[in-house]
Amino acid sequence: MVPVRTTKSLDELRRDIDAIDDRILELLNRRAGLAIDVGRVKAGQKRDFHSPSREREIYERLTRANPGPFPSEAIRGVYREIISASLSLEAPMKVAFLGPKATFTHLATMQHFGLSAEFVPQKSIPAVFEEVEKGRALYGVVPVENSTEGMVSHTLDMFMESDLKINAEVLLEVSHDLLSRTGRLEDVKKVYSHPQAIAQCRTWLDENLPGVPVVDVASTALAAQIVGDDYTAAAIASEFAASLYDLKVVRKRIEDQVNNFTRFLVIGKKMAEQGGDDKTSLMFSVKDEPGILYRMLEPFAKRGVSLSKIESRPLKKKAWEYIFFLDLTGHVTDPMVADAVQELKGYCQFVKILGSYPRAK
Ligand SMILES: O=C(O)C(=O)C[C@]1(C(=O)O)C=C[C@@H](O)C=C1
Repeated sequence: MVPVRTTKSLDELRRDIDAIDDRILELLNRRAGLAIDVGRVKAGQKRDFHSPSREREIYERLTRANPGPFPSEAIRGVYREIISASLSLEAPMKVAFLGPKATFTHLATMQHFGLSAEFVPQKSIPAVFEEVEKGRALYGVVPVENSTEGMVSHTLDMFMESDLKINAEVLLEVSHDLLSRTGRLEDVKKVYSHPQAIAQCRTWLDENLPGVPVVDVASTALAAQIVGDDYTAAAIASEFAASLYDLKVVRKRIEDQVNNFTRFLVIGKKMAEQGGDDKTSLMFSVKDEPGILYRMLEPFAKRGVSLSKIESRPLKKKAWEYIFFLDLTGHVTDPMVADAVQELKGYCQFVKILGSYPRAK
């Protein structure tokens, strides 16, 4: 128990909180009014309404200035919603994501943009790219990598054809629940989920539901939808899916491995501005010759640019030729990174910068 340091009663303390909330509300509305004015100025100057670099500046300034005891980690979440709501007053922002509603991509999208953006579910990763390319959505969000299952090759392949840029990455801890209409384990005669989620819960399923058929479907959210109409089935999906599709949680956190993270990419038409703690993703292809990969990496090594990932994908047009995807620390406008990329271009058939964006914390 925290020692009591006040002589006020509970009622008095709550009255004090009410008075502060009234002031916060008044200030929120004054802030919203200013955001509307900012929106008018921007419209007059034909500038983008959404300004991620300004948002970052606000988060960082407030976190630095926070004297406590309000937790600094909470500032980002609170301000993300304030800014998301303010932006919706300037201009509605559409974000396409790999749906249906309640997928982990949907959760990552809400985590990144706040709840006041307009979220548009898409049936496939190519459909998310198309929404952004055609300008029907300002941004798109797609999964790219899971810490236990590896890369989402579909997303990497899209960058071969698309010129969209990676604007941000979002890291989300993926935790699976078993959901059903009744909430009772003994009623479960069939389980539905996405193959990756099923793989991540294999041991739990074998131990707790031996012999029960497990059916692959296109997403964890679709599994939750299906189970909404079937009292004898259960879905492996997020807790958020339970609230959205009116299901009960049979068991929480049934994944075999804790620390299961998925990385998502936010894609848009423009390159993100430099932010101070950025990373860059690029892809390149090379002729198949001895020592070529070593030479590819040398421009970065000799300038001290650290590489955090290298992936290869087959070039579909030609057998046994590969495209490499590289993640490195720094923004493409940093002189060291720019020089290394320039040198790389000298050895490659092609090099494409997929984006420079803030490193997820
Ligand atoms: O400063 C701006 O450019 C604004 O539009 C205001 C504001 C905010 O609420 O602070 C809202 C949205 C932008 O993405 C960044 C900041």
